[in-house]
Amino acid sequence: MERVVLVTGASGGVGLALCRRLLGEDGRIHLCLACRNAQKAEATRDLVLQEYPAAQVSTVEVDLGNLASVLRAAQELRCRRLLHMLTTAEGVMTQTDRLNGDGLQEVFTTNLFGHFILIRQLESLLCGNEKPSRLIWTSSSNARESAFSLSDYQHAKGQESYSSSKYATDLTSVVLNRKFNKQGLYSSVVCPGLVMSNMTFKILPVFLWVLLMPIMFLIRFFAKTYTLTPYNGAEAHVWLFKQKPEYLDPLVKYHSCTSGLGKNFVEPRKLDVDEETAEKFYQKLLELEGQTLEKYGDLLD
Ligand SMILES: NC(=O)C1=CN([C@@H]2O[C@H](COP(=O)(O)OP(=O)(O)OC[C@H]3O[C@@H](n4cnc5c(N)ncnc54)[C@H](OP(=O)(O)O)[C@@H]3O)[C@@H](O)[C@H]2O)C=CC1
Ligand SMILES: CC(C)CCC[C@@H](C)[C@H]1CC[C@H]2C3=C(CC[C@]12C)[C@@]1(C)CCC(=O)[C@@H](C)[C@@H]1CC3
Repeated sequence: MERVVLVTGASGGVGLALCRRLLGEDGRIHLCLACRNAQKAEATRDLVLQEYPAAQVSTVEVDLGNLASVLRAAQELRCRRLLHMLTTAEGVMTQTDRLNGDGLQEVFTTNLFGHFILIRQLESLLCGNEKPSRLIWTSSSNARESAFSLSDYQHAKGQESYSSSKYATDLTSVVLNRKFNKQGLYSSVVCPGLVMSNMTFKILPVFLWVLLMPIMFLIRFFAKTYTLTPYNGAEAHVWLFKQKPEYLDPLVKYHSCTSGLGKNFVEPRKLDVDEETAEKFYQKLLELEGQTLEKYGDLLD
C-alpha cells in the first residue's frame, strides 16, 4: 500500500525542500501538499512534478491560522481515507503577535493549535492502522520553557510568542506519544537549524544575509546547527522518515546539523520538558478544542 504523507508549509523553505527530498528517498509515496491557498498549492505541485514527473502529488488548501479552514481541510482529507504521516513545516515568527479571526493569538494558532485540531480531526485515519503512523513537528532550538506559561499559554502578554509556541509544540508532542502510541501513532519534534528562508529574510534583508554568508559558512565550523539551506534543514525530517517510530525516544528533539565541510547529520538532544506541565497543557488544549468544535459545529461530519 502506498504511504500517504501530508506536509504543511509545503510552498516554501524547509517544507518544500522536505517534499523534494521525500520523493527522492521513496518515489512510491503519495505526497499531499498542504498550502495556504489553491494557487500556491498548484504552483508547488507543478514545481515538484517538474523534478519528479511520475510522482503522486495531491494538494489540500489549509490556512493553519484559521480554524474554519483547518476543519474544512480535515473534512476533505477524511474523504480521501488514507494518511500515514503528517509533518509540519509551516511557521510564523513576528515581532508583534496579534489576535486572529477566531480571537486566538496568531502565532500560537498557526504554529501549534491549527495542527492540533487537524491531527485530532484526522485521528480516525492516523490511529489503528496496520503499520504505525507518525507526526513530525518542526519545532526549534528556540523553544524555551522560560517563554512559556500555563496561565498564558497563547502568550498574549509576553514578547516571545515564537519561543512559547515552539515550547508548547514540544509539550504537545510528548503528551501525544503518551496518549496515542498504543493506537499506533508516534510523534517526534525536530529543529531544522538556522535556515535561510522567508522566515529569516524577515529578520534581515536578503542582501545582508548574502553579505553575511561567508561569515556564516565559517561559523558553521563551530556551530553545526547553521544548516543554512532548506535542503540541509530538512535532514532530521528525512532521517526520521527512515526510522521505525517505535524505537524513537519521545523525549528527544532531533536537530538537523551540517558540518563545516557541508556534511549533514542528525543530533538527538534531550527535550527540556516537565511531563506534568505537558499533561496540564494538553488538558487546556482539549478545552480550547471543545470551544472550537462547538463554534464550528456545521463543519463537522
Ligand atoms: N528558518 C529557520 O532558521 C528556522 C525555522 N524553524 C521552523 O521551521 C519551519 C519552517 O520554516 P521555514 O521554512 O524557515 O519558513 P518559511 O517562511 O520559508 O516557510 C513557512 C511555510 O509555512 C507556510 N505558512 C505560513 N503561515 C501559514 C498558515 N497560516 N497556513 C498555512 N501555511 C502557512 C508558508 O506559506 P506561504 O508560502 O503561504 O507563506 C511557507 O510555506 C517553521 O516551523 C519554523 O518555525 C525552526 C528553526 C529555525
Ligand atoms: C554574523 C551573524 C551570522 C549575524 C546574524 C545574527 C542574527 C540575525 C542571527 C544569529 C542567530 C540567528 C537565529 C535565528 C534568527 C537569526 C539570528 C538571530 C533564529 C531565531 C530563527 C528562528 C529559530 O527558530 C531559531 C532556532 C533561530 C536561532 C538562531
